[in-house]
Formats: sequence, structure tokens, C-alpha cells
Amino acid sequence: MSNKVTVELQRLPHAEGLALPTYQTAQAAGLDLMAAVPEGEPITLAPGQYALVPTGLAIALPPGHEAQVRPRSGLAAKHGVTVLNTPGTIDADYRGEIKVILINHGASPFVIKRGERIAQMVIAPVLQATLVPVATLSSTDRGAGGFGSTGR
Ligand SMILES: O=c1ccn([C@H]2C[C@H](O)[C@@H](COP(=O)(O)OP(=O)(O)OP(=O)(O)O)O2)c(=O)[nH]1
Ligand SMILES: [Mg+2]
Repeated sequence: MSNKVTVELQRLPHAEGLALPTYQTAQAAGLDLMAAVPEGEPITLAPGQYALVPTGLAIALPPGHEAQVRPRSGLAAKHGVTVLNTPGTIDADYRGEIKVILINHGASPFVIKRGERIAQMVIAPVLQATLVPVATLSSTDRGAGGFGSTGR
């Protein structure tokens, strides 16, 4: 089964000179996204602070797909930095710049320089539901049990 899909990519002027996002290994799920902040003007996130970080990229996904903006585990494990709205959703009809909402949950300021890999983007198929209102739902063993109903 092929897992390849073609996605149109537009590099905005402030992405000039930055490498294209790439899959870092043969079967990587995510394309690493780079910060397109101006050279010499890094963003510094104080502990607890968040910011919208530009990538300088826009895409046109095929209908029936989305892109998910996910954290990089290395930034989370080493610096406490993650994507605030993870997974961020890029809709197939969005043509604006992809931006990453990064938050610093760590104890030290985190500096984001131009070209730094800040997040990863996973392309995924999506289903759109046709909602059918009903009076009663089909019954199951679980029923309304949740939130730890099966034990700790
Ligand atoms: O991390 C993100 C999340 C979203 N977007 C862009 C692409 C997406 O298609 C659009 C809208 O995102 P979302 O639906 O999550 O935000 P919203 O607050 O519901 O805004 P809208 O009313 O524009 O849908 O913003 C990003 O660039 N980065
Ligand atoms: Mg929305």
C-alpha cells in the first residue's frame, strides 16, 4: 500500500534561505517545521510564555486530508517546550501561513532562532461525518462508563 500523497507547498518570502521541511528518516511520520523568525531576531519564551511562531510556509492539501502540527519530543524532554494546541489542525482549504503555537513549560528561557526545528507536521486522512440525530443510541457493555470506570 502506498502511503504517499502530493501536497503543494508555497514558500513565503520570509522563508527564503530556509531548508524545505523533510522527513528525517525513511519512515518518519512527521516533516520537521522550521522557525522563520528574522535572522538575528530570535523569539525568547520566558517560562510559562507562549508565542505564535512563523514557518514561512503555506500548503494546499488534497481534499479529505489534514495536517497535524505536533510537538517534537526532544524539545519537550530537554526544555519543557511543546505545542500549546497540540495537535494543531491545518485544514485542507487553509491557504495562509502555517504557524506553530509554542509554549515554554520549562524553568529556563527558551530561545527560538531562525531555522530551528520547532515542531513536526503529520499529513493524515480525515473523515467528515454526516450527523444523524436519534432519540436513543445503540447500547454497549461500556454504556456511559468512562473517566476511570475500568479502574485506575
Ligand atoms: O497550530 C495551528 C493551528 C491552525 N493553524 C491554521 C490552519 C487552520 O486551518 C487554521 C484554523 O485553525 P483552527 O480551526 O484550529 O482555529 P480556529 O480558532 O477554529 O480558527 P478558525 O475560526 O479560522 O477556524 O489556522 C495554524 O497555522 N497552526
Ligand atoms: Mg476552526
